[in-house]
Amino acid sequence: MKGVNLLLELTEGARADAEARRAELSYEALEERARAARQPIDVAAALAHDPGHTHVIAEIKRSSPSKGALAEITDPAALASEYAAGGASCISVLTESRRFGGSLDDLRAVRARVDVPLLRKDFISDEYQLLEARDAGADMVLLIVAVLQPERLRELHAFALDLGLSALVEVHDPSEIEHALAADARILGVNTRDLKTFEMHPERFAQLRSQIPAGVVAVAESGVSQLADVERYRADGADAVLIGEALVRDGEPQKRVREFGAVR
Ligand SMILES: O=P(O)(O)OC[C@@H](O)[C@@H](O)c1c[nH]c2ccccc12
Repeated sequence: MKGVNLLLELTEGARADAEARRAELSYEALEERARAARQPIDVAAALAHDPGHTHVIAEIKRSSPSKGALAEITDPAALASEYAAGGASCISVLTESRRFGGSLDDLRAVRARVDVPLLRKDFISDEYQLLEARDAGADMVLLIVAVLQPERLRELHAFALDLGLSALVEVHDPSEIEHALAADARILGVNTRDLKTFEMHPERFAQLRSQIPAGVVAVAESGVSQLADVERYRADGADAVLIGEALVRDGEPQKRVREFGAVR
């Protein structure tokens, strides 16, 4: 159960960090500012199935619990510009600081540089974090079904949409897909990394794909390192792929995003 505990630890850590920020800026003050911020882009539309192209969600991630340090990334906005120039449909910015080395400042810096839809990638369990996401310029937030009770998932999903944000709802198994769909998820991400063992199970995407209804965006997450991986997920029915490590480690991320996105 190590991985489940890790997910809970990450979620509790992220919540404690948000509580500390809340002591500086009240919920009410943040809500007022967030609702006055730039209107988010509809990411479900931006990621809708395109027969000629696989949408690439390109991630900015410095480190991870499974791999440790990945890349220094002193200028996240510069990396984001490379991703955007390569045609990324969305950019995922890790804002979790304890194990992934990210921050909301990274998200703000990226927002100031690119017009591409942005995902706030974090361990979200509270409305305050959704307000922060919109305030920092995100268009989409990550909601991980494994760490949220069904009712909480529904509430947070509804509040995200109320704020104009889209939600990437992350699932690992059939029952989590049911919870996600019951919460009215429009964008489903199948994480093929097992969070208990950190092992990759790329076959899991194909196994779960048939449960994702037409019209709901299907995202294959994790473990994409080469063109063949994108081709495989595409053949299995992915509308989009979410790629972190391979892109932050690549010397030519723009070229790599373009190459991956050209898969039909
Ligand atoms: O670096 P990879 O193997 O390409 O994986 C990217 C992404 O899927 C991964 O970072 C991820 C998937 N779900 C998450 C939830 C939280 C933090 C990170 C993640």
